Amino acid sequence: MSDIWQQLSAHRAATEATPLTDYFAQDADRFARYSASAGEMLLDYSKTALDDTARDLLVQLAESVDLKSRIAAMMSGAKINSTENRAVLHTALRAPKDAVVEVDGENVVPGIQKVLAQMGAFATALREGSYQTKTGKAFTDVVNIGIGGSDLGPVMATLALAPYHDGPACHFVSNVDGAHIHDVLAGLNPETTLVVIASKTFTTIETMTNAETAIQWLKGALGEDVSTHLAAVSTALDKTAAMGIPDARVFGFADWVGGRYSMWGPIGLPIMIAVGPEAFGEFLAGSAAMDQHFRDAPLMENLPALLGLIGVWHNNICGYGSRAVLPYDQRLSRLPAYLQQLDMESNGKSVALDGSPLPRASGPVVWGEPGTNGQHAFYQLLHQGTQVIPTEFLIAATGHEPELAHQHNLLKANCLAQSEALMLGRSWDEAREIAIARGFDGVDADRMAGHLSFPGNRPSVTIAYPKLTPFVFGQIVALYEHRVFTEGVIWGINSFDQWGVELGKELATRLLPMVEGADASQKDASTRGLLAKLST
Ligand SMILES: O=P(O)(O)OC[C@H]1O[C@](O)(CO)[C@@H](O)[C@@H]1O
Repeated sequence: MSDIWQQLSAHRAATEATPLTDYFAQDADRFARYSASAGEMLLDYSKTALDDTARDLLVQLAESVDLKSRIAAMMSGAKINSTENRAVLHTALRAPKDAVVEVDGENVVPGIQKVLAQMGAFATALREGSYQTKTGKAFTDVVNIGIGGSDLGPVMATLALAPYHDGPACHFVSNVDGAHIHDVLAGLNPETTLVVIASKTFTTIETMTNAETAIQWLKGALGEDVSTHLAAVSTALDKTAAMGIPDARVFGFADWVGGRYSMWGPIGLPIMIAVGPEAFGEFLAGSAAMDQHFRDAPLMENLPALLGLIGVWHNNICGYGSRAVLPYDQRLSRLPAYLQQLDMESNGKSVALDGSPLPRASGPVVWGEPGTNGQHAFYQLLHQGTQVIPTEFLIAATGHEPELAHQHNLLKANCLAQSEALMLGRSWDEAREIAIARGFDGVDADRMAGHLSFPGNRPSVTIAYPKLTPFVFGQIVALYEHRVFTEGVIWGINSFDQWGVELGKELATRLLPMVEGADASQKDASTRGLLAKLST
């Protein structure tokens, strides 16, 4: 395997100076040969510096770590989350009803389907108004209280699926900052609001604190018994009962569903309430189709595997330490934030499975904003900055607004223009001509040419799909989940734990009394100084 890494690095050194445009000039079929499809979704990676040799070596890399067996192990319920001794089975949440997936000898699919049916019955009753408020009205609003994996997915999905949203309005509170819950509840009527408390562990301080605030808000309007207005989603059913949430409205899941992989099950309840069980089912079907593709498609045609290998190429071989995700789809505006948890909490690790230090970089910084907004903000750096940042564009062939087709055409033109500009750049000579046309001459034209030229050769991939339907949205999210898995397997890390979030939580618990006035003399000078400055 180390030999493959060396060959990749040597090949990169030998080809680094080749302009991307040369690859197209030398190969009329480059687009066809450097793109792959899963159903109607296309991944175009022809605007990267991969050539046949590099791609073959990357595929060999995936084979050398036995990626296909690792996929099979994950999907069949092996305990691949070795630091927590857990299976990793978000794929089972969306598996066909008749699938058999065993954990410790027990098929978990019937249990998943049972909870899904319970969610469906509850969501339907709420949407139809047959499940009613304490005062006998229909619920108009749902407030989901959760954070991280118990928030980011449902927030992203309810925005993504807005054209299908025909249920009660959904709102989300995550931050422990009281401003968040204050501002969300300020616009709502407690008499017609359902509060869903979503926490895998039911111990997360932000969620427990916000839940208590919301319960007090309900009690202020409805009296002591507010249980009709509460539902919970958790693996810790003892703790939901202790909070006074009736079992009938508690939707459980198992510890083999990671928080950031959980919106396919009960954590997706607000999504189901918003769009209904049928559209939620299509969302699951889209992700299941991507699971099947990931498991069955050869690596050369496998979208998640290819996306992962391209990530490894950019990160480890080209040395690009970040990647920008740029959805030209306003309804995917929270995809970058979702991917920050999915990718960076999964692959932001420094040690291998055996605890030894990694020999090379793992997860890159992931960030982004929807196009075209980003164009008017940070694209300057993408085009002319000193760092190369590989970009990932997402774009639909059609929008949901036929009457605004012209705007969708503008969106598409902008998306294609950006990947083209990043690749082509603009030479110094061309830039000088432009400067002259703008009235500069002599040394002024030379000076301006530096400012007006673009280095080009900046790699991008484009993910194109017909329309952002629930099915396609499910495909997109599963594509990214499996990309993260692919990269994690290549780096030899556990992508399913998150020990790095512990220390800050522990210190916050110890700091709270000091914020409230207790002795802080044992703290460092900076922390003491800040405590003094922030004291009220
Ligand atoms: O669903 P819970 O248990 O409240 O956890 C919320 C989030 O907190 C984390 O554990 C990180 O602090 C995430 O992994 C998780 O999604």
